[in-house]
Amino acid sequence: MAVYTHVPADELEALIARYGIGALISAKGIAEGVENSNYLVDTTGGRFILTLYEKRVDEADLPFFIALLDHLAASGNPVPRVLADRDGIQIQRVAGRPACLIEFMPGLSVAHPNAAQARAAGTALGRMHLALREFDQERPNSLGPSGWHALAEKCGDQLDRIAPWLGSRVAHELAWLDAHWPAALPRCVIHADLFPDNVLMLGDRVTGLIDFYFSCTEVRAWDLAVMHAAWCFTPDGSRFDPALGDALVASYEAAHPLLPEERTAFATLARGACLRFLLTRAWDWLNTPADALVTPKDPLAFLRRLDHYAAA
Ligand SMILES: Nc1ncnc2c1ncn2[C@@H]1O[C@H](COP(=O)(O)OP(=O)(O)OP(=O)(O)O)[C@@H](O)[C@H]1O
Ligand SMILES: N[C@@H](CCO)C(=O)O
Repeated sequence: MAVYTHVPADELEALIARYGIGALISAKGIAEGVENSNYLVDTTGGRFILTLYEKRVDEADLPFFIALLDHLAASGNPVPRVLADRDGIQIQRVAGRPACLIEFMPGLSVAHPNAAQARAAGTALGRMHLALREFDQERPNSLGPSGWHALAEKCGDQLDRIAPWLGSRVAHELAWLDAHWPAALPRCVIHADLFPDNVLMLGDRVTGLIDFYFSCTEVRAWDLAVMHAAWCFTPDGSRFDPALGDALVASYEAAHPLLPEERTAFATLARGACLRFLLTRAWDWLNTPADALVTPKDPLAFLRRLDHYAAA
Protein backbone atom coordinates (compact mmCIF):
# COMPACT_ATOMS: atom_id res chain seq x y z
CA MET A 1 0.00 0.00 0.00
CA ALA A 2 1.63 3.26 -1.02
CA VAL A 3 -0.04 5.98 0.97
CA TYR A 4 2.66 7.20 3.32
CA THR A 5 1.11 10.61 3.98
CA HIS A 6 -2.53 11.17 4.90
CA VAL A 7 -4.16 14.28 3.41
CA PRO A 8 -6.86 15.84 5.62
CA ALA A 9 -10.18 16.38 3.78
CA ASP A 10 -10.27 20.16 4.35
CA GLU A 11 -6.75 20.56 2.95
CA LEU A 12 -7.66 18.54 -0.13
CA GLU A 13 -10.81 20.59 -0.71
CA ALA A 14 -8.85 23.83 -0.47
CA LEU A 15 -6.23 22.47 -2.91
CA ILE A 16 -8.80 21.41 -5.50
CA ALA A 17 -10.56 24.79 -5.24
CA ARG A 18 -7.35 26.45 -6.49
CA TYR A 19 -7.49 24.63 -9.85
CA GLY A 20 -10.83 25.47 -11.43
CA ILE A 21 -11.63 21.78 -11.99
CA GLY A 22 -14.95 21.76 -10.14
CA ALA A 23 -15.67 20.62 -6.60
CA LEU A 24 -14.12 17.63 -4.85
CA ILE A 25 -16.27 14.47 -4.92
CA SER A 26 -13.88 11.86 -3.52
CA ALA A 27 -10.24 10.91 -3.03
CA LYS A 28 -8.99 7.37 -2.56
CA GLY A 29 -5.49 6.22 -1.69
CA ILE A 30 -3.97 4.03 -4.44
CA ALA A 31 -2.47 0.77 -3.21
CA GLU A 32 -0.01 0.24 -6.09
CA GLY A 33 3.50 1.68 -6.09
CA VAL A 34 6.14 1.81 -3.38
CA GLU A 35 7.81 5.18 -3.84
CA ASN A 36 5.25 7.97 -3.45
CA SER A 37 1.78 8.54 -1.98
CA ASN A 38 -0.87 8.56 -4.73
CA TYR A 39 -4.56 9.48 -4.52
CA LEU A 40 -7.24 9.02 -7.15
CA VAL A 41 -9.19 12.29 -7.01
CA ASP A 42 -12.66 12.76 -8.53
CA THR A 43 -14.12 16.23 -8.91
CA THR A 44 -17.20 17.51 -10.71
CA GLY A 45 -14.76 18.43 -13.52
CA GLY A 46 -13.08 15.05 -13.99
CA ARG A 47 -10.61 12.51 -12.56
CA PHE A 48 -7.04 13.30 -11.49
CA ILE A 49 -4.05 11.81 -9.69
CA LEU A 50 -2.59 13.59 -6.67
CA THR A 51 0.99 12.54 -5.98
CA LEU A 52 2.82 13.44 -2.77
CA TYR A 53 6.56 12.98 -3.24
CA GLU A 54 8.23 10.85 -0.59
CA LYS A 55 11.69 9.48 0.15
CA ARG A 56 13.46 9.12 -3.23
CA VAL A 57 12.15 12.15 -5.14
CA ASP A 58 14.07 15.39 -4.63
CA GLU A 59 11.77 18.43 -4.83
CA ALA A 60 14.47 20.29 -6.80
CA ASP A 61 14.05 17.74 -9.62
CA LEU A 62 10.32 18.30 -10.05
CA PRO A 63 10.66 21.13 -12.65
CA PHE A 64 12.77 18.74 -14.79
CA PHE A 65 10.13 15.98 -14.61
CA ILE A 66 7.34 18.47 -15.40
CA ALA A 67 9.21 19.85 -18.44
CA LEU A 68 9.92 16.31 -19.63
CA LEU A 69 6.25 15.30 -19.42
CA ASP A 70 5.21 18.51 -21.23
CA HIS A 71 7.71 17.82 -24.01
CA LEU A 72 6.62 14.20 -24.43
CA ALA A 73 2.89 15.01 -24.33
CA ALA A 74 3.39 17.81 -26.86
CA SER A 75 5.11 15.36 -29.21
CA GLY A 76 2.21 12.90 -29.05
CA ASN A 77 3.44 10.44 -26.43
CA PRO A 78 0.82 9.07 -23.99
CA VAL A 79 2.14 10.69 -20.79
CA PRO A 80 0.25 12.71 -18.17
CA ARG A 81 0.83 16.43 -17.83
CA VAL A 82 1.07 18.17 -14.47
CA LEU A 83 -1.77 20.65 -13.97
CA ALA A 84 -1.17 24.29 -13.04
CA ASP A 85 -3.49 26.03 -10.56
CA ARG A 86 -5.11 29.39 -11.35
CA ASP A 87 -1.87 31.17 -10.37
CA GLY A 88 0.18 28.96 -12.70
CA ILE A 89 1.67 26.97 -9.80
CA GLN A 90 2.35 23.27 -10.51
CA ILE A 91 4.34 22.24 -7.43
CA GLN A 92 2.22 22.46 -4.29
CA ARG A 93 2.78 21.63 -0.64
CA VAL A 94 0.20 19.18 0.71
CA ALA A 95 0.29 17.72 4.23
CA GLY A 96 3.87 18.98 4.46
CA ARG A 97 5.07 17.19 1.30
CA PRO A 98 5.77 18.51 -2.19
CA ALA A 99 2.85 17.44 -4.39
CA CYS A 100 1.44 17.69 -7.92
CA LEU A 101 -2.01 17.23 -9.40
CA ILE A 102 -1.60 15.14 -12.56
CA GLU A 103 -3.75 14.17 -15.53
CA PHE A 104 -5.43 10.80 -15.11
CA MET A 105 -4.51 8.32 -17.86
CA PRO A 106 -6.93 5.48 -18.73
CA GLY A 107 -5.82 1.86 -18.75
CA LEU A 108 -4.47 -0.80 -16.43
CA SER A 109 -0.96 -2.06 -15.84
CA VAL A 110 -0.55 -5.66 -16.93
CA ALA A 111 0.77 -8.10 -14.33
CA HIS A 112 1.84 -10.76 -16.85
CA PRO A 113 2.39 -9.16 -20.26
CA ASN A 114 1.97 -11.20 -23.44
CA ALA A 115 4.04 -10.79 -26.62
CA ALA A 116 1.55 -8.36 -28.22
CA GLN A 117 1.70 -6.17 -25.13
CA ALA A 118 5.50 -6.32 -25.03
CA ARG A 119 5.47 -5.30 -28.72
CA ALA A 120 3.25 -2.30 -28.00
CA ALA A 121 5.44 -1.27 -25.07
CA GLY A 122 8.63 -1.55 -27.15
CA THR A 123 7.09 0.68 -29.81
CA ALA A 124 6.10 3.22 -27.13
CA LEU A 125 9.68 3.31 -25.81
CA GLY A 126 11.13 3.73 -29.33
CA ARG A 127 8.74 6.61 -30.07
CA MET A 128 9.59 8.22 -26.76
CA HIS A 129 13.32 8.04 -27.56
CA LEU A 130 12.66 9.68 -30.94
CA ALA A 131 10.89 12.57 -29.22
CA LEU A 132 13.66 12.85 -26.62
CA ARG A 133 16.20 13.70 -29.32
CA GLU A 134 14.70 17.20 -29.16
CA PHE A 135 14.69 17.50 -25.34
CA ASP A 136 17.72 19.42 -24.13
CA GLN A 137 17.43 19.40 -20.32
CA GLU A 138 19.67 17.08 -18.32
CA ARG A 139 19.49 15.25 -15.01
CA PRO A 140 22.28 13.03 -13.66
CA ASN A 141 21.47 9.40 -12.88
CA SER A 142 21.89 8.91 -9.13
CA LEU A 143 21.26 5.18 -9.69
CA GLY A 144 23.88 4.68 -12.41
CA PRO A 145 27.24 2.90 -11.95
CA SER A 146 28.61 5.24 -9.24
CA GLY A 147 25.26 5.14 -7.44
CA TRP A 148 25.40 1.33 -7.33
CA HIS A 149 28.71 1.49 -5.46
CA ALA A 150 27.32 4.01 -2.97
CA LEU A 151 24.20 1.92 -2.39
CA ALA A 152 26.19 -1.30 -1.98
CA GLU A 153 28.39 0.46 0.60
CA LYS A 154 25.33 1.74 2.45
CA CYS A 155 23.88 -1.80 2.58
CA GLY A 156 27.30 -3.11 3.70
CA ASP A 157 27.45 -6.43 5.56
CA GLN A 158 23.67 -6.39 5.86
CA LEU A 159 23.42 -7.76 2.30
CA ASP A 160 24.31 -11.16 3.72
CA ARG A 161 21.12 -11.08 5.81
CA ILE A 162 19.22 -11.45 2.51
CA ALA A 163 21.39 -14.36 1.31
CA PRO A 164 24.65 -15.48 3.00
CA TRP A 165 26.84 -14.82 -0.07
CA LEU A 166 25.08 -11.74 -1.47
CA GLY A 167 27.70 -9.19 -0.34
CA SER A 168 30.56 -10.92 -2.16
CA ARG A 169 28.40 -11.53 -5.26
CA VAL A 170 27.51 -7.83 -5.42
CA ALA A 171 31.18 -6.86 -5.00
CA HIS A 172 32.08 -9.19 -7.88
CA GLU A 173 29.34 -7.71 -10.12
CA LEU A 174 30.39 -4.13 -9.32
CA ALA A 175 33.98 -4.91 -10.31
CA TRP A 176 32.87 -6.67 -13.51
CA LEU A 177 30.58 -3.82 -14.52
CA ASP A 178 33.28 -1.22 -13.76
CA ALA A 179 35.54 -3.03 -16.21
CA HIS A 180 32.91 -3.55 -18.93
CA TRP A 181 30.35 -0.71 -18.67
CA PRO A 182 29.83 0.79 -22.17
CA ALA A 183 29.72 4.43 -20.98
CA ALA A 184 30.59 5.79 -24.46
CA LEU A 185 27.29 4.70 -26.04
CA PRO A 186 24.84 7.46 -27.13
CA ARG A 187 23.03 9.13 -24.24
CA CYS A 188 19.74 10.94 -23.85
CA VAL A 189 17.10 11.44 -21.20
CA ILE A 190 15.58 8.02 -20.48
CA HIS A 191 12.65 6.79 -18.34
CA ALA A 192 14.93 4.33 -16.48
CA ASP A 193 12.11 2.42 -14.71
CA LEU A 194 9.66 1.33 -17.42
CA PHE A 195 8.41 -1.80 -15.65
CA PRO A 196 5.00 -3.26 -16.65
CA ASP A 197 3.44 -1.42 -13.68
CA ASN A 198 4.46 1.89 -15.25
CA VAL A 199 2.78 1.17 -18.61
CA LEU A 200 -1.01 1.50 -18.69
CA MET A 201 -2.78 -0.53 -21.38
CA LEU A 202 -6.23 -1.27 -22.74
CA GLY A 203 -5.99 -4.70 -24.36
CA ASP A 204 -2.80 -4.60 -26.43
CA ARG A 205 -2.76 -0.79 -26.75
CA VAL A 206 -0.54 1.47 -24.63
CA THR A 207 -2.68 4.23 -23.12
CA GLY A 208 -0.25 5.73 -20.64
CA LEU A 209 3.42 5.82 -19.64
CA ILE A 210 3.74 6.96 -16.04
CA ASP A 211 6.13 7.36 -13.11
CA PHE A 212 8.98 9.34 -14.65
CA TYR A 213 10.61 10.05 -11.28
CA PHE A 214 13.81 8.14 -12.07
CA SER A 215 14.18 9.69 -15.53
CA CYS A 216 17.69 10.96 -16.10
CA THR A 217 20.42 11.44 -18.70
CA GLU A 218 21.92 8.01 -19.26
CA VAL A 219 23.09 5.54 -21.93
CA ARG A 220 20.00 5.43 -24.17
CA ALA A 221 19.94 1.67 -24.75
CA TRP A 222 19.91 1.16 -20.98
CA ASP A 223 16.21 2.09 -21.06
CA LEU A 224 15.49 -0.89 -23.33
CA ALA A 225 17.72 -3.11 -21.19
CA VAL A 226 15.75 -2.12 -18.06
CA MET A 227 12.52 -3.02 -19.88
CA HIS A 228 13.98 -6.31 -21.11
CA ALA A 229 14.93 -7.31 -17.55
CA ALA A 230 11.57 -6.15 -16.14
CA TRP A 231 9.19 -7.51 -18.82
CA CYS A 232 10.59 -10.76 -20.13
CA PHE A 233 10.95 -13.02 -17.07
CA THR A 234 8.64 -14.83 -14.68
CA PRO A 235 8.07 -12.57 -11.62
CA ASP A 236 10.64 -14.47 -9.51
CA GLY A 237 13.20 -14.01 -12.30
CA SER A 238 13.82 -17.74 -12.69
CA ARG A 239 12.68 -18.13 -16.32
CA PHE A 240 13.29 -15.92 -19.37
CA ASP A 241 10.62 -15.82 -22.09
CA PRO A 242 12.39 -15.34 -25.47
CA ALA A 243 9.09 -14.56 -27.25
CA LEU A 244 8.63 -11.51 -25.03
CA GLY A 245 12.27 -10.47 -25.45
CA ASP A 246 12.08 -10.73 -29.25
CA ALA A 247 8.78 -8.82 -29.39
CA LEU A 248 10.10 -6.02 -27.19
CA VAL A 249 13.40 -5.52 -29.02
CA ALA A 250 12.00 -5.91 -32.56
CA SER A 251 9.22 -3.38 -31.96
CA TYR A 252 11.62 -0.92 -30.33
CA GLU A 253 13.95 -1.26 -33.31
CA ALA A 254 11.11 -0.67 -35.77
CA ALA A 255 10.58 2.73 -34.12
CA HIS A 256 14.17 3.53 -33.15
CA PRO A 257 16.91 1.24 -34.54
CA LEU A 258 19.69 0.09 -32.21
CA LEU A 259 23.26 0.79 -33.29
CA PRO A 260 25.51 -2.27 -33.73
CA GLU A 261 27.51 -1.22 -30.63
CA GLU A 262 24.28 -0.94 -28.60
CA ARG A 263 23.32 -4.46 -29.64
CA THR A 264 26.77 -5.80 -28.73
CA ALA A 265 26.60 -4.20 -25.28
CA PHE A 266 22.99 -5.16 -24.59
CA ALA A 267 23.62 -8.05 -22.15
CA THR A 268 26.07 -5.88 -20.18
CA LEU A 269 23.53 -3.06 -19.97
CA ALA A 270 20.89 -5.52 -18.78
CA ARG A 271 23.33 -6.89 -16.19
CA GLY A 272 23.75 -3.33 -14.87
CA ALA A 273 19.98 -2.87 -14.83
CA CYS A 274 19.62 -6.05 -12.74
CA LEU A 275 22.23 -4.82 -10.25
CA ARG A 276 20.46 -1.45 -9.95
CA PHE A 277 17.12 -3.07 -9.04
CA LEU A 278 18.75 -5.72 -6.87
CA LEU A 279 20.42 -2.97 -4.82
CA THR A 280 17.45 -0.60 -4.46
CA ARG A 281 15.27 -3.56 -3.51
CA ALA A 282 17.92 -4.83 -1.07
CA TRP A 283 18.09 -1.41 0.58
CA ASP A 284 14.30 -1.29 0.93
CA TRP A 285 14.24 -4.92 2.15
CA LEU A 286 16.74 -4.10 4.90
CA ASN A 287 15.21 -0.77 5.86
CA THR A 288 11.44 -1.29 5.70
CA PRO A 289 10.08 -1.67 9.25
CA ALA A 290 8.25 -4.97 9.82
CA ASP A 291 5.00 -3.10 10.57
CA ALA A 292 5.15 -0.90 7.42
CA LEU A 293 2.15 -0.91 5.09
CA VAL A 294 4.40 -1.49 2.05
CA THR A 295 5.66 -4.97 1.20
CA PRO A 296 9.25 -4.69 -0.06
CA LYS A 297 9.96 -6.34 -3.42
CA ASP A 298 12.23 -9.38 -3.68
CA PRO A 299 15.87 -8.37 -4.42
CA LEU A 300 16.87 -11.91 -5.42
CA ALA A 301 14.39 -11.90 -8.33
CA PHE A 302 16.88 -9.54 -9.99
CA LEU A 303 19.89 -11.66 -9.09
CA ARG A 304 18.28 -14.55 -11.02
CA ARG A 305 17.80 -12.24 -14.02
CA LEU A 306 21.39 -11.08 -13.66
CA ASP A 307 22.53 -14.71 -13.81
CA HIS A 308 20.66 -15.06 -17.12
CA TYR A 309 22.50 -12.09 -18.68
CA ALA A 310 25.84 -13.09 -17.17
CA ALA A 311 25.50 -16.48 -18.88
CA ALA A 312 24.56 -14.86 -22.23
N1 LIG B 1 -1.33 9.66 -14.40
C1 LIG B 1 -1.90 8.55 -13.96
N2 LIG B 1 -3.06 8.11 -14.50
C2 LIG B 1 -3.67 6.99 -14.02
N3 LIG B 1 -3.20 6.26 -13.01
C3 LIG B 1 -2.05 6.64 -12.43
C4 LIG B 1 -1.35 7.80 -12.87
N4 LIG B 1 -0.24 7.95 -12.09
C5 LIG B 1 -0.28 6.93 -11.21
N5 LIG B 1 -1.35 6.15 -11.40
C6 LIG B 1 -1.76 4.96 -10.62
O1 LIG B 1 -1.06 4.98 -9.39
C7 LIG B 1 -0.25 3.81 -9.25
C8 LIG B 1 1.07 4.18 -8.57
O2 LIG B 1 1.73 5.18 -9.35
P1 LIG B 1 3.31 5.19 -9.53
O3 LIG B 1 3.75 3.96 -10.26
O4 LIG B 1 3.68 6.51 -10.12
O5 LIG B 1 3.74 5.10 -8.01
P2 LIG B 1 5.15 4.95 -7.34
O6 LIG B 1 4.93 4.88 -5.87
O7 LIG B 1 6.05 6.03 -7.84
O8 LIG B 1 5.49 3.50 -7.89
P3 LIG B 1 6.79 2.64 -8.24
O9 LIG B 1 6.85 1.66 -7.13
O10 LIG B 1 6.41 1.96 -9.56
O11 LIG B 1 7.97 3.54 -8.38
C9 LIG B 1 -0.09 3.28 -10.66
O12 LIG B 1 0.10 1.90 -10.65
C10 LIG B 1 -1.41 3.66 -11.29
O13 LIG B 1 -2.40 2.72 -10.93
N1 LIG C 1 10.51 -0.66 -10.47
C1 LIG C 1 11.30 -0.79 -9.26
C2 LIG C 1 10.81 0.12 -8.18
C3 LIG C 1 11.27 1.53 -8.40
O1 LIG C 1 12.68 1.64 -8.21
C4 LIG C 1 11.31 -2.24 -8.77
O2 LIG C 1 10.42 -3.00 -9.16
O3 LIG C 1 12.20 -2.58 -8.02
